[in-house]
Amino acid sequence: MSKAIVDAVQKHPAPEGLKYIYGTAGFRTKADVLDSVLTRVGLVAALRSRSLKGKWIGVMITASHNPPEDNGVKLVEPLGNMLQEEWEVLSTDMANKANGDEVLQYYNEIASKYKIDLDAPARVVVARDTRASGARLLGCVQDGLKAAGAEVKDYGFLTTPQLHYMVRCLNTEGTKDAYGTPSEKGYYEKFGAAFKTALKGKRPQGSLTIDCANGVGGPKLVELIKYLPPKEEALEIHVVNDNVIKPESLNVDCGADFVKTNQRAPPSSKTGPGDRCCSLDGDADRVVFYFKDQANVFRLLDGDRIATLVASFLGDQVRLAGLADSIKIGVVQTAYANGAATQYVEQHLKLKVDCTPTGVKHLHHAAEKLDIGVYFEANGHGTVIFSADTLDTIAKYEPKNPGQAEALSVLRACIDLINQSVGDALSDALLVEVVLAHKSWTTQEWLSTYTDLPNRLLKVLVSDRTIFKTTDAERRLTSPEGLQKQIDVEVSKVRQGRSFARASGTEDAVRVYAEAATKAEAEDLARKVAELVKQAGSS
Ligand SMILES: CC(=O)N[C@H]1[C@@H](OP(=O)(O)O)O[C@H](CO)[C@@H](O)[C@@H]1O
Repeated sequence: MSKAIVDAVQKHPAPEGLKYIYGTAGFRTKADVLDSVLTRVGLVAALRSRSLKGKWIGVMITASHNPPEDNGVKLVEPLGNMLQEEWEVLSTDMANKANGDEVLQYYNEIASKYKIDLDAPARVVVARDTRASGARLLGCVQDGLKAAGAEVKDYGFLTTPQLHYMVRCLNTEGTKDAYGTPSEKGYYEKFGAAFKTALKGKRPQGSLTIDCANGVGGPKLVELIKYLPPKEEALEIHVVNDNVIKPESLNVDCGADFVKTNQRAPPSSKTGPGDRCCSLDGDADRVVFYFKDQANVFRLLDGDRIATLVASFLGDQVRLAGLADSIKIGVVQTAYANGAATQYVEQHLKLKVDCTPTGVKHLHHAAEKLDIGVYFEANGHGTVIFSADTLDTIAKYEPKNPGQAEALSVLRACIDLINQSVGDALSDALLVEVVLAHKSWTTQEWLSTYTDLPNRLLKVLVSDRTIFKTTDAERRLTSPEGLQKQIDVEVSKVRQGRSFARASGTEDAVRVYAEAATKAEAEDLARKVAELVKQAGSS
């Protein structure tokens, strides 16, 4: 095995001078320099699986929101969660080893540090999105996996959440926690059936147009639709931007990132006032909803809105089922959540809100501590997870009357409809439809639950983003010295002001967020803080 590892690594030499970081979600950068990292990632994945005595680990080749010429890789733990932080550090170190001998030495060091039996089986599931570089990068991962003697299951093209689903299914097969059949068909059957049950014969108003960002979500959605109840009985879905023949059209003038960042519908959109739309990102792990109101003004219903909608619905069902005393719901957000959303959850829904650093892995871990944890990033990444005790309570509870029985059965169907391994745009979109159908709400009614504070997100290019260090779930800077005080002064000058700056974990930049009572104040605050960041970054 040692020679094979050295050979595989030498086949994909590391570019000189580049430093790779396992960031907010995996490694991401220009696709043309990723080969060496991917081979090393294959080795780390094999080690991780062996450290868990042959449990399946996932490797997904994707970079959800960057341009098509970028790419990246995410590693998936046995239950479909993101890679553990400890292993992110190991991956980073491995990714930055220069040559075959160094890599082999580090491989053996990890094995001895974690007492890994190198003869234990290593099992790894791989898949990719539709970026042109995916095939080549997958080859690099395979070289690493093969050299390490891993058993590999290649699912070809999948959405990121489908890959997470497969990993969870494979590791729970035949146990009491069996999550589903580890095949694409199994995925469609599970979520299709749950959608039908959860609707309980109710129908969402109007149709739903789904923009697939010209990414892998397009063909997968088309397939999923075949497993949904017929449109005459349930939901009519229009699929748009599902061209995967031209990988370079990925995310171009469409997709969740375009819609959220530009606060407008894709220019190709043909929908009229009131029509409900949503956009997926390139690997279908996030979704945002939107519509044009009667005055033809674009209205966004982002991850914060999905979280509040779903939390309020699940709260109602838990209450109606008679379980309010034994099951508590909480919402997990990041600092990018709109202040109005946080206030709505705390004061109107009377639920607890936790704030974590950016990245679904952080939200997921915080949500795991709750009975029902609803977690979403403002940009639409997120899901709901139910603790083992909560699942048990809901499974065993004997309803006392037909009302309780009805709510209980809705809750059970929602558990099946929600991808519990990771945020899943397809499953989330169906969940939103179920909630709107039950509430008999239009998007306008959903929107009118609260009013967002005007906000602005800016990106500042600096020479070294690593000097920007934060605390308090990234809401305050501890370095560079004195910068936070300057930001505080600017924030205090505007009404309902809030602003923070943090280094991006996916791009070479510092992100600045600001919100305030009016659009002008929010814009002004963002600009001033960005200027402060720029100065601090260049001194
Ligand atoms: C403000 C923002 O949208 N940040 C995004 C972005 O992370 P950054 O670390 O901010 O680059 O990419 C992440 C991965 O897709 C996503 O989880 C996160 O929400």
